[in-house]
Amino acid sequence: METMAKDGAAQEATVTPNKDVSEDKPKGYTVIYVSGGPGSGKSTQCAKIAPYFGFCHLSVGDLLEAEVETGSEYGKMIEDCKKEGRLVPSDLVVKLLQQAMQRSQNKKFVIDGFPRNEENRAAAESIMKIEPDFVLFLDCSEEEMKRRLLNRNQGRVDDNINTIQKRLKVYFECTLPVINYYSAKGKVRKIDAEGSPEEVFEAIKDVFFELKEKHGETAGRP
Ligand SMILES: Nc1ncnc2c1ncn2[C@@H]1O[C@H](COP(=O)(O)OP(=O)(O)O)[C@@H](O)[C@H]1O
Ligand SMILES: O=c1ccn([C@@H]2O[C@H](COP(=O)(O)OP(=O)(O)O)[C@@H](O)[C@H]2O)c(=O)[nH]1
Ligand SMILES: [Mg+2]
Repeated sequence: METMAKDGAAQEATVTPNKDVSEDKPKGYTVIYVSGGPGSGKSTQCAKIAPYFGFCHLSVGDLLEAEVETGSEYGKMIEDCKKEGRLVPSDLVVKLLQQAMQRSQNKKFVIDGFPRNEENRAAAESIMKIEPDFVLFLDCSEEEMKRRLLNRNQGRVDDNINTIQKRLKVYFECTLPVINYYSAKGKVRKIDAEGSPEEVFEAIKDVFFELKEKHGETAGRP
């Protein structure tokens, strides 16, 4: 998996904001948002997509965690949000994402767990001038998401039933409307995320081969 830490030294690639609003996003960039509920498998699938298709995997949850570890003035606020399943203000999240993109030598990004609400989406559009090529939506039942989170065993402070309920509420009330927004623009690629990680990745591959074909990189799935 390509991470911010691994490619952090490179500074050449810059996310130059476009003056021309007719442009989708900074030239030459490919941005895929990976969305879905907590436990739907976003991070698991991004870790497969990144090496297979040559993308940089940026997890906003991980970027926030890294910010806490730097001893940042925002550390306590970020930790409180995570514990309570609340969303961190968009300006901070977008700043961290923008820095990570600028530090990457890659121009192809899978952005894991963002945008989480309408404010996130609007901030990415207006500040970073990012418009995703598509939104990969991992569609999973609430029952299965809860089961996975309660078995995640990564020592996360937010993987307890109380916080999980709050995160699910945020997902249904704030994140799903963003998915619907992109759906109305024909940008959502919905994947059945109930199967095994391998089965889900097979379905995702089709979507990425379609993208490569569109970019003239290949004749499609081999
Ligand atoms: N398709 C799947 N089937 C069963 N378990 C899965 C699947 N995808 C992910 N998991 C497991 O479920 C948990 C949540 O997955 P994760 O990728 O962290 O979800 P998210 O990033 O969407 O919160 C992890 O323990 C992961 O190993
Ligand atoms: O765009 C984002 C992404 C994450 N978070 C915060 O980080 C937590 C964990 O996010 P992560 O994506 O790691 O959780 P996952 O969905 O993978 O379980 C969330 O509950 C939020 O508090 C946020 O505020 N904005
Ligand atoms: Mg995750």
